[in-house]
Amino acid sequence: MNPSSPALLRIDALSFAYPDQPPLVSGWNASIGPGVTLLYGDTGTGKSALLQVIAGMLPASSGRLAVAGATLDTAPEAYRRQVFFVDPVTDRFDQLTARECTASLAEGDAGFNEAKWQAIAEGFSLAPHLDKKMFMLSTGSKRKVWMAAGLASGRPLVLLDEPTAGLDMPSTRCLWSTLSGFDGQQGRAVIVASAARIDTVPLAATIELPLA
Ligand SMILES: Nc1ncnc2c1ncn2[C@@H]1O[C@H](COP(=O)(O)OP(=O)(O)OP(=O)(O)O)[C@@H](O)[C@H]1O
Repeated sequence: MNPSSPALLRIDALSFAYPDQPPLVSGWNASIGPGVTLLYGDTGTGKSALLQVIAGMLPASSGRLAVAGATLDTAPEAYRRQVFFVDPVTDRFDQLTARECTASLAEGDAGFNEAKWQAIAEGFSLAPHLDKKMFMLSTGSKRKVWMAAGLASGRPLVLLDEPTAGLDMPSTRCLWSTLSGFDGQQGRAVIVASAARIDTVPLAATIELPLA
């Protein structure tokens, strides 16, 4: 991380293991600053698990997480309000239309950028799907709905798990150009978990797994 950049996410002595499994991370310290950070690792190294721990959805075994001054263990609601994350296998939006799902993800997000969302929705060719219920959409289209909301989010920390999975080429280009716009934008950090290196977007940092 650039030493002059403020840390948006502070990770102190973080450990996590699934029950009866070796730790995926042990005593990990990191500071994530503005821009795009790549969480890079082969399949099974723990990218999805770590994103869920950072999102506050999966409890760490020990350690401390803080985003923009809100600490997960002492102020969990405030912490979660600072973070955008959608579990790629969730079915919790199934009965909402894509538009309602977006509104739900933007709730309480004063910095949500409607114009940016419109541009991304166009880049992702989402128009024909916006009034369909989420359960009717393909996996790829559902992911686009969540990702458009995340990329337009005003929350300080956005977590994207394998964002190119199931994405067509024009949408991938829209994703890369939107992520490139985070370069040098103070106050916003995006962590992209991927089993592939990214050379199309300026990266603030790369974290390589396995960490334990
Ligand atoms: N609920 C669970 N209980 C126990 N072990 C799990 C659970 N979910 C995942 N694992 C194991 O934890 C390890 C890390 O999984 P995780 O999905 O976080 O890796 P990943 O790097 O995201 O991999 P992929 O790119 O394949 O999604 C793997 O060995 C996986 O089999």
